[in-house]
Formats: sequence, C-alpha cells, structure tokens
Amino acid sequence: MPSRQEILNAKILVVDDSPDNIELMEEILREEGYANVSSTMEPEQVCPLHREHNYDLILLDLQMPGLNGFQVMKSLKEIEKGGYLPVLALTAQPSFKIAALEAGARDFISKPFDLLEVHKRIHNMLEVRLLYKELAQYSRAQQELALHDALTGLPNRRLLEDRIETALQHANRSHAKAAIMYLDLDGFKAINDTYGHAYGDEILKMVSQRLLASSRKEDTVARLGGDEFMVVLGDIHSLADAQGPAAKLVDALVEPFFINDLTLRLSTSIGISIYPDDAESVDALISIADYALYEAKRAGKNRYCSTGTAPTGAAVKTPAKQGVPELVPHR
Ligand SMILES: Nc1nc2c(ncn2[C@@H]2O[C@H](COP(=O)(O)OP(=O)(O)OP(=O)(O)O)[C@@H](O)[C@H]2O)c(=O)[nH]1
Repeated sequence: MPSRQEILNAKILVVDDSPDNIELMEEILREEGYANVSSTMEPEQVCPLHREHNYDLILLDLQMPGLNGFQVMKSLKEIEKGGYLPVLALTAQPSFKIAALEAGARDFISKPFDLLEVHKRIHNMLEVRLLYKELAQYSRAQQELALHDALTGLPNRRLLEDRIETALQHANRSHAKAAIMYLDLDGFKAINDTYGHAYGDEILKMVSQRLLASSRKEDTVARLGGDEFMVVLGDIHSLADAQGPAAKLVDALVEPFFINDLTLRLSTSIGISIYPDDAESVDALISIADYALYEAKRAGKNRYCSTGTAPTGAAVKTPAKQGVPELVPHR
C-alpha cells in the first residue's frame, strides 16, 4: 500500500473554467497537505500537460466552454491506452455522474463540495492509482527479468533467439549477411576453483562489459549461461566482416582482470557461423557456431574459428551443403 507521504506527494491537476473553483480546490488540497498541486483553466491543455507530467489525479470539471470534460476524457484515453484514467469528475449535475463514470472517470465529486467526501474520494483514488503504478512497474521489471540474465544484465537465450531472428530478417531484406559468434571462456573453471564463485561471478560481469565495449551498439551481446556468451552481428557482407570483430573480442578478453588485489587472466574461444552461407535457421546457425567453437578449443583456445574461406584465400567447404564443416582456426 502507498504510504500517506506518497499519497500527499502525488501529482494532481485541477481543471476548471472558474478561477474561484480552482482557488477553492487548491486551498482544500493544500490544507490537507497535498504538495504537488497545479491547475489549468484551459481544457485543451490537459492532454499536453498530462503527457508531460503524468498526473496521478486529474480533478476535472465536466461543464466548461469550448472543450467539455467528456471530450477531455476521450483525448486522455488516447494517452493512457489500455491504462488507468486518473480522472475524478467534478459536477453540479446529478445526471452527469453516471455519464462521467461511463466516459472513463474513476469517480466523481458533487458540487457544492462536501469536504469530508472530497478528502475521502481523493485519498481513495490516489491510493488505487499509486498501487496501479507500482503494479505496472513490477510487471515491467518481471518482463525484463524473464528476458535478461540476472548476473550480467545481458539478454538471455530467449531474447537472443528473437534478436537472431530479427537480424536474419533484416539481412534478407537488405541482401546482406549476419554472423553468429559463440564464445566460451578458456580456463574459467580454474578461476572458480582457485578463488571461489564470487570471483568467478565478478569476472563474468567484467567479461560482459568488455564484450559490450568491444561491439557495435547495434550488435547483440547475450549470455547463454555458465561461461558461454553469444554476439550477433547484423548487416555484414562477408565472413571477413565478422573476423575483425571476433579478433577484437579475443584480444579484449586476454587483457588481465583486476579484482581487489588479484590479477586474473583468462581468454576466450569463438566459433563463427554466417547467415545465409552456413545455414538459414537459428538452430542450425547456433549448432554450426558451436561446432566451430569446439574446433577453436581443439586447436589450442584463445582464437576464433569459422567456416568459409581461410585468410590465405583457400576455399573450404560450407557445412550446410557439404555436411561436416571444414573449419579454419585463427589466432
Ligand atoms: N562463478 C560462476 N561460475 C559459473 C556460473 N555458471 C557456471 N559456472 C561455472 O563455469 C565453469 C564452466 O566450465 P568449463 O567451461 O568447462 O570451464 P573452463 O575452465 O572454461 O573450460 P574450457 O572451456 O575447456 O577452457 C564451471 O565450473 C561452472 O561451475 C556462474 O553463474 N557463476
């Protein structure tokens, strides 16, 4: 439940065409302790103001010249699409009460004001509004958690697969290629075993930062779990466009890590697959990158390995068409 202080700090807008009514309502609210009250006599300003300030409560007079309260609520619904309209209608017309509720107002206050009723209705409405905001925030945070790795904050496998799909679609549309780089740290287990899990975790966070710092903003850097990461490069035109970035990642991780008084060293191996040269589906591209990674490990670690053409220019078989790929480790 929101605290009394949170309720008193809520943002409130009073909308009325009568300066006397505005003054009266502002005074009522101030005396109760509400600290964030503003007002307007121009109904057409309500939406722009709400867009800017995201009010917790709009006390809205229904009968105003020009734009009336019902029209204002209609426009507010556009801003709060599917959301909660924080409107408390003010009306002297008994027949408008139900109409106001039907138009989206959460509640109404009758004029002339009964002070006790005003306070209760405002308090109750703010309580619900603030709870609603808390819930919406919590739900956004849960969605984020479901798509990100809790330790590093990087996208997790679920989000990664989506990102790869998007990169492939983009490559298709723009007649370009995409690269999947599968990374597995070398010697990570020894760090855990020697210095403990907390140091291992710290290294994983630092590795994530280095991978991000060594990639383009538009690339995806994800953690698959354990000491495995993936980097997706979109909008490339050849394997050579992925080899440079792969070498950069290998170099970035070979630099020592400083944690407390310790200097820790590890390296990474990378397997690369290219869309559409190696395969066309996400799963197949990941499998081929995994296979290339295995070859990079087998060839001595601290290097990347790809299918395709060796730097010397020697053509090698591509796995999608030829079965088992011939892989080219680079150091
Ligand atoms: N600290 C920490 N360790 C983890 C986490 N997830 C997995 N691990 C550990 O990471 C290690 C990964 O094992 P390997 O990939 O075989 O270790 P490695 O020494 O890098 O082996 P190579 O890849 O052959 O060089 C295991 O010891 C796991 O227990 C984690 O979230 N935090």
